Amino acid sequence: MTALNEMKCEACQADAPKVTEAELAELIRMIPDWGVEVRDGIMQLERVYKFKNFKLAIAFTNQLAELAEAEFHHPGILTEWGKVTVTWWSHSIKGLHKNDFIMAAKTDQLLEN
Ligand SMILES: C[C@H](O)[C@H](O)[C@H]1CNC2=NC(N)=NC(=O)C2=N1
Repeated sequence: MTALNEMKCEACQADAPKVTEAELAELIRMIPDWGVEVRDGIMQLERVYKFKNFKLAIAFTNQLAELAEAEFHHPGILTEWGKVTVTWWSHSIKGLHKNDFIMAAKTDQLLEN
């Protein structure tokens, strides 16, 4: 099976299906460092990345911005001194799509470069 971080996002359609509970259970195991949050009824994937300082946090943020533009799928990002909180969900369906798991895996891959 293709690894999540090798997959490409599909275009965000308003009628795209949210992941089922079974798909969620399978996909979340592939991104073990990510948690599931629910905010205003919207399920989201979230991970906090730690860095030595603000400059490294900003550099990671900029890399993530490039990735989001390349896939045209965009995260929530909170960049602080030594910390970047990344949140993925699909605005168009107000919930989680497989795209969000792909992007979480690709986000982790940024640290490997
Ligand atoms: C108009 C709409 O915002 C765009 O089609 C894209 C942009 N990036 C996106 N990013 C995310 N996370 N979800 C979306 O639904 C989404 N839609």
